[in-house]
Amino acid sequence: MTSPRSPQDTWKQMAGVAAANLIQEGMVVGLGTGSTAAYLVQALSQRIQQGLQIVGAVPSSQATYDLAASLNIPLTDLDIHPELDMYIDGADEIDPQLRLIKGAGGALLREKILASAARRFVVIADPSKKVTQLGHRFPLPVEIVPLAKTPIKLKLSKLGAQVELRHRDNIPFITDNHNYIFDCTFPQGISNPAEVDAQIHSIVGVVETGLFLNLAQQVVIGGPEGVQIFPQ
Ligand SMILES: O=C[C@H](O)[C@H](O)[C@H](O)COP(=O)(O)O
Repeated sequence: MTSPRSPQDTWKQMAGVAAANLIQEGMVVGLGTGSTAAYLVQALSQRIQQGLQIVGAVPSSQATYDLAASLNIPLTDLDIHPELDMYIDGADEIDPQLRLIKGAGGALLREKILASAARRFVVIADPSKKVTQLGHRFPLPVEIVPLAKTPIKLKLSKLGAQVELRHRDNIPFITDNHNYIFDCTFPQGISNPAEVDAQIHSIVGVVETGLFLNLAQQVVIGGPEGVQIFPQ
């Protein structure tokens, strides 16, 4: 297992390990994307080596697929298992109502598909992800069809967002689904996530937003005082 490098990494690992311990025999599990989810994948692999038998795991990105395959986790997909027993993933922001911003790693679309296919969605994080209101710390990622980028940018700006096309290595970032991502900063934060989500979804060419509303059931936070699970 990767050695933690900072307290934050240790807390992410604690959350990942605690969530892996929620996985039971015979489950179909969705695996999230990102640094916290990577600890979950490693901990699940260890449990499987120790004898846990799951039916299979569905990865939410190519990166998670590659990691899980390299650790010999049995993999499946939504065509074979359209319903997941549990989906476990990190988040960029978590508000008190368990509403989330996700997508800093660019995997928001597949993540939301898996979260919505799951009977139970468990969020794993370190304490820095807890916020009182969404949108103050992280911009909201919005995945879009590339050819529509200019009209979509205009419409997002009219909703009050400062809109940046995500780049990696000086070229536009391309998602696993061959789309672009706009990172949208709302200077006052997002006080009405459902309304903002509906407005953005009404723009033709928008594929998905990083607002995860009414999806998460439980949060596992690793921190200096141990692991806290809410609600129990
Ligand atoms: O697209 C990326 C995902 O939404 C991640 O789950 C999220 O960005 C959290 O990642 P990390 O655990 O690395 O902070």
